[in-house]
Amino acid sequence: MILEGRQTRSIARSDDGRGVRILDQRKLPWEVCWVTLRDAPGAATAICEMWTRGAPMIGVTAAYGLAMALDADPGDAGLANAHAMLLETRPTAINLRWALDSVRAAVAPLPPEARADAAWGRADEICDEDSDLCRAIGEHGLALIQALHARHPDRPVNILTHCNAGWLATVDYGTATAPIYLAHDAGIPIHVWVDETRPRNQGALLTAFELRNHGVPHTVVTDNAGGLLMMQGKVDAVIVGTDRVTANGDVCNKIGTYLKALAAHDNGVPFYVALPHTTFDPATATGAEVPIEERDAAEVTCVSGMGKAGIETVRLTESPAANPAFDITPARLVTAYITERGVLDRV
Ligand SMILES: CSC[C@H]1O[C@H](OP(=O)(O)O)[C@H](O)[C@@H]1O
Repeated sequence: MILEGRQTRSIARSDDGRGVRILDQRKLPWEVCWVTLRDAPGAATAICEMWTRGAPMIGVTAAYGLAMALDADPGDAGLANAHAMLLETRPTAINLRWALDSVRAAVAPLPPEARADAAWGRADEICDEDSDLCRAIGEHGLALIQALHARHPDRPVNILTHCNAGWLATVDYGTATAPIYLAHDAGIPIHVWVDETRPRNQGALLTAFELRNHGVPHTVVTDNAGGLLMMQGKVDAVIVGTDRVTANGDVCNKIGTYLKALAAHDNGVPFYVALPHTTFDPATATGAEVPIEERDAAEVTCVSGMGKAGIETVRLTESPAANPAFDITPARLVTAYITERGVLDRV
């Protein structure tokens, strides 16, 4: 997407071809900081500490991490240890397992000396495929936004989104944002309500950053405002991303998504979930079985922002805090799934 006026993807091989460049998303929007990952432990740290994040992006980064691991040790033990290390970085987004298993399947049958180059090749394919998948999600979602505009041609289409399921969470386009970008670029007047998305504020910090750079009108709101906006008729549709959709269509996504789905259902607002096939997990029957990542309580008790002395962190409370990072939206609350194969009323 557009970053500082230039077409940009969120990850790319380094100039020497054996590392990867990613944006350190912890510093956005205040600083556009590219970092180069040189080895598998570095990739694991970047995923764990959310330098890079978002289900598809986690998978792509891990795929390259496995390739870097095989540069160092292409033996069976090296492959197994790197796969395990990268897999345990974050438990919820299924794209991580999918990507690691895909690279392992491509290289395990090969002699060790052939594995690293094959892993880099498969990681490149996964990277390019992600961009193509998200573009296709955008094209199918565009039709939904065109239909919403046809119903209200006199005003912008109002979309509410939660967290960041944008191009920063993928290689390009995003999932939930792909239809928004394509609609904006097609000249459809669109406005986005951006949930700030406590506690890490991916919406206020990252989605708002993306939309500003692309020139998409938007308004940041507190996580608690969405229900009122829907009750007031100010939301035409909710579009969110997801970290895992289970066999029965339950949706695991950033904490707070379920509450938006309840409000949408209560107000007759369509609730769409955008996902590529790499986020679908048919091996898990229902959302109740999805591991919910519990992150550091300090993400709740503290907040970071740009102060007089640069990026600063301040404490909000001295009390204990809990920090489940995801929740489950039952399939019954999902209007449709926007996928690369089309808009589906069931996955
Ligand atoms: C396009 S998937 C984005 C998905 O990932 C986010 O989680 P996190 O920022 O913790 O990686 C969030 O759940 C988004 O919906």
